[in-house]
Amino acid sequence: MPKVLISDKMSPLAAQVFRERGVEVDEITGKTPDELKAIIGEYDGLAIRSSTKVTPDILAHATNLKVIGRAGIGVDNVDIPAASAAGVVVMNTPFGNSITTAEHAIALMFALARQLPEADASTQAGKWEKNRFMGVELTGKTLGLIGAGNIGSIVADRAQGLKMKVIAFDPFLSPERALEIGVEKVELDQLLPRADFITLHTPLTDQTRNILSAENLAKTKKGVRIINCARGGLIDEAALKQLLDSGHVAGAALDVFVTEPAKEHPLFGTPNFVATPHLGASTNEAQVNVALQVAEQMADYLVSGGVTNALNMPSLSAEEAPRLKPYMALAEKLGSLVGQLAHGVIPRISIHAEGAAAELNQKPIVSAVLAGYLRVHSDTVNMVNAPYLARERGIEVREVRTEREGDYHTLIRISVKTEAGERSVAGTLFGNQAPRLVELFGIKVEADLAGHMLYVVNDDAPGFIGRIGTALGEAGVNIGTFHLGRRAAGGEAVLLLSVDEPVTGDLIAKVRALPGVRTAMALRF
Ligand SMILES: NC(=O)c1ccc[n+]([C@@H]2O[C@H](COP(=O)([O-])OP(=O)(O)OC[C@H]3O[C@@H](n4cnc5c(N)ncnc54)[C@H](O)[C@@H]3O)[C@@H](O)[C@H]2O)c1
Ligand SMILES: O=C(O)CC[C@@H](O)C(=O)O
Repeated sequence: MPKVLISDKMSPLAAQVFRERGVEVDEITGKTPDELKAIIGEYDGLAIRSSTKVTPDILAHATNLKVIGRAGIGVDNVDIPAASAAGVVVMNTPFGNSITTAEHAIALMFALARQLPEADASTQAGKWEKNRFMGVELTGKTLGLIGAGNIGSIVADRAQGLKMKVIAFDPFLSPERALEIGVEKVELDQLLPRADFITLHTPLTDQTRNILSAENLAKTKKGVRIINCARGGLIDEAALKQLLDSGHVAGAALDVFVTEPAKEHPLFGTPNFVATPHLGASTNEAQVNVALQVAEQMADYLVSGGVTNALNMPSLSAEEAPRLKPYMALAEKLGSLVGQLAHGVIPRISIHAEGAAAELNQKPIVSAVLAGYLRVHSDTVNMVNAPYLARERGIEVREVRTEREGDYHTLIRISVKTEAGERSVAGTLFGNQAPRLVELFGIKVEADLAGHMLYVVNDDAPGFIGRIGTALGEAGVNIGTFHLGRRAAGGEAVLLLSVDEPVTGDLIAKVRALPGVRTAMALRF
């Protein structure tokens, strides 16, 4: 039974879903990195929010880990390249808390417009300062969105309901989408001087870090109010403080900070500054959504191989998974065969799906081929890290699809560019389930690639089969299956034998010494 650790505070529904799906679960929150390192080796899955930091050091101790699930959107607390290299799928829940976070941005916009936190503190302190708190209306004001993805577009919708004019800077926003969500797409330099309110909704990347730098903040309209419910690091906090103090910025509300938890900060106590402790996603509804979603996704992966919302692996729905499973087994076996037979560096690998195989999601098939191929050289390769490792080794991966059927109703062919030229192997599924090799380097040969095998290339000549049978018999090796193919009568022939024991070096030497043998080697599947 797979076992998951929930290491951050999460709705109890997550644990309930895991148990219902046959996954054992421990909820242990608040561990230090060293404490987490001591226990992480026991788990197949790790469910987190933002407190747990999944570093390369933690991953090095996570010897059984297969999946990390983030109950939320941002995965900046997970080292994704390190997880990919370790073969661990990283998934998030991209929509479950979007509405809640958009609502928090709108709430902070109101808080700034009417100075609600300060008015509240003053009133409850018995001051009744009616003349101190003069606000601004939102109606008719221009809202500048930086980032118009899931959350930004919900903010735009709500702001339009408040009769605001919404302009957006987002290099990846298409003109059609801008029209659909009713925003005017602008450049950042146009947004800064026009917006009465600016709200940020981008991830923190090399391009967005400090997007509201001192220089850009200086270009904003005097009296602008700024909201950040996305990520700390998007705004230069020191420059913001200066502009709040000078009155150029009329108000700023931050839910997120460069360093979190932010228990002390130069901005704290600044007039017209509002702070919340990363509460964007903190509603009952959002927490139920993300907890249910993360548990379902992780259980799908651990129990049936379905992959949803993974950031480092192609998606594979729980419905697709059973259909793709035999194809992935075939792809992995063919990849392994190529890896075992090919010598030297392979600069290119082409994966050709024909007939029924061409109608399927190719990404998992490609990952399985690469995993089979690369696992020959390393036991730690899996479908998650194989594409990453192939890229690292400079292997070009090509995909070809032909929906028309050839000799078989479904076929996967793998061709590799080797020093000796282009070589290919092909396989099909018998009864839509059982992987079978059908072609090996241009020779038709049908074989089940399983267990210990002996591969022989020989001259097609009378008496050869008898000689090889005798050689194996004398070595005490029992033959399980026997598959033959030849290029032409009297020409090059191949023989694939499955045997009950590992094929030893002595046996290979004995076979190679037989008359007519061109090459012989052991294979393992
Ligand atoms: N405060 C919270 O608790 C909370 C909750 C949920 C999400 N978030 C954060 O909110 C942010 C947005 O989430 P989302 O779900 O809308 O993400 P999203 O991926 O749907 O949208 C992000 C948008 O940013 C745009 N973008 C990327 N680079 C850009 C750039 N250089 N300039 C301008 N725009 C750029 C993208 O094109 C995309 O449209 C994320 O950082 C997420 O982690 C915070
Ligand atoms: O889990 C949280 O409370 C914050 C989540 C938020 O930052 C996110 O990116 O989804």
